[in-house]
Amino acid sequence: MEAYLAELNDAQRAPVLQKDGAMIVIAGAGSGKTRVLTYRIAYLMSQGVDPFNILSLTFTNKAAREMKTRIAKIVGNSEAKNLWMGTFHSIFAKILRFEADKLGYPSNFTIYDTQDSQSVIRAIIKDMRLDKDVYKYKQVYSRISSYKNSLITVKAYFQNPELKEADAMSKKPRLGEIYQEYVERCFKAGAMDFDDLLLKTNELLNRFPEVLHKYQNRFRYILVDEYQDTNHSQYLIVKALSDKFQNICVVGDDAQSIYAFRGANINNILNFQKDYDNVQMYRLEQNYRSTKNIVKAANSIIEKNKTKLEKIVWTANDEGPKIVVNRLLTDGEEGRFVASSIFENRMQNQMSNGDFAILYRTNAQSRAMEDALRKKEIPYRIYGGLSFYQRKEIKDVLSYLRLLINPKDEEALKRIINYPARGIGQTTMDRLSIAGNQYGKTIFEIIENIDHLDLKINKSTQTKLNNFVNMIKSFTILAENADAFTVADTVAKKTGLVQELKKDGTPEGIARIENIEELLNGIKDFVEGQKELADADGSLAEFLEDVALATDMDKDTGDDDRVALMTIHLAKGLEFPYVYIVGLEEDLFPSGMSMNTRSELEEERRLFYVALTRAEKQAYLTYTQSRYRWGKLVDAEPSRFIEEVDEQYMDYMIPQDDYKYKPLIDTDIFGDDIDKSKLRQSKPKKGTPPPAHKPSESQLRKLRKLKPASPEPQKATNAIKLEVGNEVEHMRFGKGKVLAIDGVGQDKKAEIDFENGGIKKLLLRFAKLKLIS
Ligand SMILES: Nc1ncnc2c1ncn2[C@@H]1O[C@H](COP(=O)(O)OP(=O)(O)OP(=O)(O)O)[C@@H](O)[C@H]1O
Ligand SMILES: [Mg+2]
Repeated sequence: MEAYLAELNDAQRAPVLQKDGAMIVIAGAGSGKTRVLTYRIAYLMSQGVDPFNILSLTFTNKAAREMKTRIAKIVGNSEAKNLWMGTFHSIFAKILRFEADKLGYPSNFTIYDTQDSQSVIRAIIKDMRLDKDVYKYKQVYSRISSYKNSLITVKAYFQNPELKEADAMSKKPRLGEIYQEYVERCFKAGAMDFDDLLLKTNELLNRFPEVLHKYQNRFRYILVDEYQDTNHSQYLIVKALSDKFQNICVVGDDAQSIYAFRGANINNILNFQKDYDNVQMYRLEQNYRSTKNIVKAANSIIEKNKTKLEKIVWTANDEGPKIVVNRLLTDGEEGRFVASSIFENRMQNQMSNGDFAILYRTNAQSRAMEDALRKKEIPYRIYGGLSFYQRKEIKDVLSYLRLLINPKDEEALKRIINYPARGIGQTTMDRLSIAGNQYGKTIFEIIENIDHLDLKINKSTQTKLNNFVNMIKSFTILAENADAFTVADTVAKKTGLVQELKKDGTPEGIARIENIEELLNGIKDFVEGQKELADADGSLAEFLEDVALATDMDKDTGDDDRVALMTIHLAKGLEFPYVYIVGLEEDLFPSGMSMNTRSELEEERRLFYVALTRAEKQAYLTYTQSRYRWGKLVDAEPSRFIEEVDEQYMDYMIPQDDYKYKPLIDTDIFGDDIDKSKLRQSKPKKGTPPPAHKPSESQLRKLRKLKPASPEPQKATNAIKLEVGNEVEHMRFGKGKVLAIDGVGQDKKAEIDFENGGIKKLLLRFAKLKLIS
């Protein structure tokens, strides 16, 4: 047996060694599904399969690169770089470029990102004079996106009166027209949006049998990771391509299907056996990633879902520490707790920053974590949110680059035609737009012919427009021979972009210049990398494609050591020794928008399962008692998911209620480290269950604030009988005067004017106040 095959267990080896046919591997988290795909590819190559004939679809491009590196090591040659490996979007963008002319697109089509698409839609809503409060551009965008992912083209839309009716019901009777106009504008601009990359691939494979045959023959072996999260459009592409040879291997875990909201269809995995002949089904049961505690805790959660395939997951790994649960007063405290705990674990267990991940349900939660990490000087990196390529100055440079590659790209043109300022105003732009519509030309083409058209644009403005077009054309000529770096460097200098920022002179301006430098360095690296490849030359077009399709994970070069912050959705497939899952509160996680139906709630539960199963050594769960949401401080209840984890795997570290007004974690408010002894103190003492036990029913009720008949005992400072006019002291807001009191029992609130915090309304049940007079 080849040595690398010994790095698999028997169950994993079986699908690796089955060279031909259709197969599905269904298995729980951490059981080696991704490893099976990697080794299977290496095995196919060792059996003489040409890497050009293998197509492997992954969740991120980074995952693809890692798999390639691993395969290259196993197979021991450089052939691995010829594998077709990447996300659906990046692979099919590449194919669409080869075949673009068949669909009437230029091969240098632009890929519109979400921002571009939304800006086109906003313009359409404005041009159609629709009410922008009814036609919210983001909603319209996601509606159009879901049509595209279900393969409902504009034509199909108008043929199906039910769709129009549904849109009319949601007060958007003209959605179809927006859809149509949007598609036309993108086409005219030579642009495809993200969903088009899948939709147009389907169109290509359906309409051109010879193209379909070509790619069926090329991709004799197809492999798909995270199959549970493919949407309909992706499903059809895979089905079409694999139809001839049926050498298809998909791996997935129905318990980790978390993208239904974006059209992922769990039935793709459930129906796989019906889709192909003689499907072999494999199951893996041994988890190699996590401790026994984590594996068992995760099993105890997913058990609660009704819709699922029964699976066994076990591990031979150590028992490991229990899952720590902690309740904090506010998100600020939550951040400080997490930062201190990371600090402590790092010291005590000789870990690096990169061994820690903080996972949350929504991007907005990152801020409190960031503040706390910064105070402790713990380096971190945020994934998702506004990515590097979406920053203004970077998008400005990229817009020039996009325009010189594809002069039809209107979003790019509009962005930079007058930046830096060239005296080309809005009125001129409006005239150009109108002329464009009138003549059926792009704005760029109108400007090229401006001398022959009577557009009531004065001579000096015409000269400015001509200069602009000539500058772009000179870049285009340069790009014909020069590599991406040379072009980008020239653009940054010749357009005056950098000078403009230098003139600005503010710290923000300087940071922006640094970002542009960073971009140029990135392009240089890219060019060097591309030059090593057989079928690439480091051209600007290649770079732009790479940027357009970079997923958030892809920018992680992994060359420095940082704590990772990301939403759970992004964490899929990854693993970290220590994982902190924060904000485990009702309405936040599970999300308030996902509690209406069982299927939505089950998706949230799967998300929790994904989060917990990222942890190798230890997991922490935290929640707060009150949290700012939509600008208001609201009461938070512990998430039902905390309660759902089997108590024997949990270590409850809930601070005692009588911790007076100096809560445990606030010892850290001045940046001191918490020492272990203080943490110990915080664990429930006599009279309450030992930490390893779940709190009793009555405590649990209190935890969740279900409101049972018996009133809950008021504790500690909460028992203070406050009256209007009292002077009080608060840990953070300092001294204050009680202005008003309202509500009764649990809901009793006091309005207090604080020296350091201004007027605040505090829920007395939680407020840590000291009565002064
Ligand atoms: N046979 C094995 N021997 C040793 N380590 C293994 C083995 N199989 C898998 N692993 C390791 O276990 C971890 C989990 O494997 P992998 O990421 O492939 O699991 P997965 O099923 O894809 O997980 P997920 O569902 O989270 O995507 C990885 O670190 C992998 O290297
Ligand atoms: Mg995996």
